[in-house]
Amino acid sequence: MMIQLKDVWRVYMVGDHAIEAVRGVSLAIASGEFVAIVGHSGSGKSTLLSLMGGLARPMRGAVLFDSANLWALSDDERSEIRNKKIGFVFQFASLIPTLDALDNVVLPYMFSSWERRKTDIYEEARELLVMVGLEDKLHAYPNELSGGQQRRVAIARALINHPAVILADEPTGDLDEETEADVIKLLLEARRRYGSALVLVTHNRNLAHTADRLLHMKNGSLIYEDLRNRSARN
Ligand SMILES: Nc1ncnc2c1ncn2[C@@H]1O[C@H](COP(=O)(O)OP(=O)(O)OP(=O)(O)O)[C@@H](O)[C@H]1O
Repeated sequence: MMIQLKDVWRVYMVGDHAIEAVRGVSLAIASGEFVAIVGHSGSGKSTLLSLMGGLARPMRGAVLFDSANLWALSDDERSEIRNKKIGFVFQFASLIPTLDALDNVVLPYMFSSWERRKTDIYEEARELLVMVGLEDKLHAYPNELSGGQQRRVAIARALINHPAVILADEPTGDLDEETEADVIKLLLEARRRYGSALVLVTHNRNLAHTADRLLHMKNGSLIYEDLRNRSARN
């Protein structure tokens, strides 16, 4: 299993009030798997994704990545896994405003210690931006791009290190239907290209039903898993 959560809890303190955002969730994501997570607003989906990606620390329980307990590692080791193995696509693109599209895409590579040469990496970033349909925006800054275009840059950025897993939190949140379909196509294309697992938080039921597996969150708990597509694939 690539990612395993074992009885994971995450609690936020607001004043003296404890909000149990994720309450004892256990799950496993296999390599190459496409998993969709659905549930009402506030049910804990984003928190669960942050836990899977080692961005949020569980108060209780363990998060394993390739059998390594993420929170037993040093900060550097955990960052290395995040940068090399995980591609994050969040609802707000969070691009660096002072870098153009190409430099934004290359950024995660700069934070990792791979040995590909810099000239190659810019060529690859360019190819990724072509793949997401932004060949004429290579040198555009984020404020010169539409929301959908920024999202596509963020997807290219998430792919630069050929991630073992892509964690996408409502990547199509505020996009029109056509752009939404494009973004999903890109994520699935990336999954095919790199053999990445794809974990997608979405409010789009149709899209969710195309996944191998559907997880339902309610009040911080996983209430059920829909496995019907899985048998079709195996
Ligand atoms: N940083 C935080 N501080 C305090 N409470 C938080 C924080 N982040 C999330 N929460 C609370 O934890 C609960 C779960 O939030 P989370 O964002 O994980 O839900 P969600 O299912 O992703 O919601 P949405 O679909 O609206 O994005 C909510 O009650 C939320 O208010």
